[in-house]
Amino acid sequence: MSAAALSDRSRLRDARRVVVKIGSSSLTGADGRLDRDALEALVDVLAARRARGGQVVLVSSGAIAAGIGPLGLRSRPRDLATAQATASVGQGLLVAHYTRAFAGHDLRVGQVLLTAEDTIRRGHYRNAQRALGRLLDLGVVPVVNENDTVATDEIRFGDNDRLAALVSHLVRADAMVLLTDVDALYDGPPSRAGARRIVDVHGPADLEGIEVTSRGSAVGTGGMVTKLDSVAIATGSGIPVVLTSAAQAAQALAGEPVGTFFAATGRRRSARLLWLAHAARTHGRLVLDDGAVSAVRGGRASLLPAGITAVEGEFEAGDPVELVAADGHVVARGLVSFDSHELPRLLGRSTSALRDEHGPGYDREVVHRDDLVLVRRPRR
Ligand SMILES: Nc1ncnc2c1ncn2[C@@H]1O[C@H](COP(=O)(O)OP(=O)(O)O)[C@@H](O)[C@H]1O
Ligand SMILES: N[C@@H](CCC(=O)OP(=O)(O)O)C(=O)O
Repeated sequence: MSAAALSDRSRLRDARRVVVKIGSSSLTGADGRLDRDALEALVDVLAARRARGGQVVLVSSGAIAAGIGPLGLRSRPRDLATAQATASVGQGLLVAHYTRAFAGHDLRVGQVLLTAEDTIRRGHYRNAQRALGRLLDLGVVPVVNENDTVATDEIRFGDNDRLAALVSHLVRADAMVLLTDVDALYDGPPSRAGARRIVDVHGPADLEGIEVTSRGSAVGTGGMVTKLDSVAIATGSGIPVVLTSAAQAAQALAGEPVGTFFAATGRRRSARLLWLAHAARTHGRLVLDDGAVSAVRGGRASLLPAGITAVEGEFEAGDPVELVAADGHVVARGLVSFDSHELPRLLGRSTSALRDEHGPGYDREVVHRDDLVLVRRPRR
């Protein structure tokens, strides 16, 4: 597909299957509680899309917001256990509101609660894919949220931005729409006088110099940083994105020039590599010499024992690890093929010497190039 076609907002208008994510900031009033008018306004827009034959997956935050009132809390809880309990109370209420609002358009909803593992681990991923696919075939609108009540601090996304991108990949969405409380990405915090709206982004170079903060609204999580992470996951696997405010959802879905449009930059990748690039918690680090850094950056070489100068952390074969340069910056992430205790005696040695000394099996790559993803220099 040509670059022009990829950057075309008409992909939003013509998308057969679209994932729409709405953040807590767009679903809550000034008191931090659920704003039912905002929820119903969104449902009207999505129902209109369904009426024209499009399929919609809604990723909706708001469980915690919906639980605040019934539990008599003053504000959004910050400790994990109370947040989990509040989400447990709020999620049922949130879906009850969606069920009622969509029923007004003669549409059914299905609640889908996912953990990070469900979007990336092969068996779980297939399971979620099958369930979501069948819901869509049945004409249902899946309403997805993170399973906050069981997600622990270690494995939870916390924000729903990256979850939405992984769901977009999972359902092979044609486009994704991120709805938040600002109408677009700006070149700096939108509260700053003179901040300029970014209209189109064709690739990472267009984001150079843009200042984003992880400080969200009073109720949102992750601010613009997790939204740009989400955009990178989606566009990097071939899915264009529009980021705008909930008030402009209809125009965004119609392909009108609102918000910020992010063109697809890459092709669909395996869920495993997406997980490795964006979600996996690494278990250790391999320090590379300059030659190995260049070879790995070149994109076609595996990492061999000869290019490693040090091993940090404890891991087992198959675990995700970081590949770092001598100055400590992360060059890539990969699935390592040795246990950490096996590696020190192999470092700096050629594969032929290792085969002669330890036998066949020791002449293999430490990280195979198919199990490796490059990491861009962070922009934040
Ligand atoms: N460069 C930027 N452009 C637009 N918004 C930004 C930028 N940097 C930070 N933000 C902030 O990100 C916030 C949205 O993030 P968040 O509150 O997490 O929303 P949500 O609940 O929709 O996920 C906005 O309120 C805005 O103040
Ligand atoms: N899963 C949580 C949402 C967490 C959150 O705040 O996400 P977001 O509004 O997308 O930044 C909830 O439903 O309350």
